Amino acid sequence: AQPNVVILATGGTIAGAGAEATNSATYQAAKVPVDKLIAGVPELAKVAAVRGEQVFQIASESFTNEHLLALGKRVSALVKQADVDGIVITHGTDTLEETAYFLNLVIKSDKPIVLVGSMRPGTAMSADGMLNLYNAVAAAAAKDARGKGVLVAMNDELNSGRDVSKMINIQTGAFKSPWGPLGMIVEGRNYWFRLPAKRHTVNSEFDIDKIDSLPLVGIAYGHGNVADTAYKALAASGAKAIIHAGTGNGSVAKNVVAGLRELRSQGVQIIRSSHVNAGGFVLRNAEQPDDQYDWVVAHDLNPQKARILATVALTKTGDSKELQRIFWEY
Ligand SMILES: NC(=O)CC[C@H](N)C(=O)O
Repeated sequence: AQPNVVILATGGTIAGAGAEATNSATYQAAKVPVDKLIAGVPELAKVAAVRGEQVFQIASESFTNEHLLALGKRVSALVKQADVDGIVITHGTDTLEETAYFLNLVIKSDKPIVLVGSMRPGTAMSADGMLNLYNAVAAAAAKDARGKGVLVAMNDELNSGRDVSKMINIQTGAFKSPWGPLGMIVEGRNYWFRLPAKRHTVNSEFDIDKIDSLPLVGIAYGHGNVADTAYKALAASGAKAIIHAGTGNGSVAKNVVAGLRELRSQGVQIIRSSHVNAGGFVLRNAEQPDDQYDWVVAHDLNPQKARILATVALTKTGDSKELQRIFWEY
């Protein structure tokens, strides 16, 4: 019998439509319903028995924590069903890396969960969504994709949902991991080269079935001439942790340090990450005395991924040492 793959559709450019075939960048996201997406790629029937569910129909920049919770709970329910072998999630590309990492942390299953999007709407010349969707379904249907954590299938690559990030907003090769892809998918077949070393899914201490709300975590950007205004405003709005999207090594401007120490003394977690373009690598006590200030470092997680991990981790602990352990392990 064919493997059963459920396609959970959430919107994005893969469900986008433009006025003309030349509209590769100006179009409306989240227009085409999931049944039409599936009907548009009849070849899907060759690799799996697919059925679709329209979970949301939104552009992914508008994803909230509530969307993450709802999607996560739906995925968790489906992977428990004996008649589901794999899940594909169609998603806008803007926050696809956040949702992929979230699910990688909280879904207790080794069944393949593959996120996919596109950089051009289906109405455009050289639209990339059809092949990406075919590859995602083929990947999710394959037994060899089990146990590798949540995956992202875009542009013939299979990347770890933990590492992958949208690196450019105008090319089909937009999704890259700083540490390289796990594999390739060519003509519907997976070719693996490496495995994730970080804890995920079945080996994660987090479980979506036990999470009913997510705390607020904010991000503030480091740059020249910066002040502590944004950090203070985030804390005042109820943020339990603030991700410092820092320059370089996650460095913190002289004018900001005192404000962050003050916020930490009030109980807000301060987590240093880096917004360097090719992927950061922030180490404890490099640039700032984290041990003395009781701050946490995000290591190689970019600011938006650090927000996801902090949000999930804070459902279990408010201890900065535990948070730091979690940032090393996931
Ligand atoms: N390529 C895309 O999917 C971007 C469209 C939209 N901004 C989104 O993320 O949903």
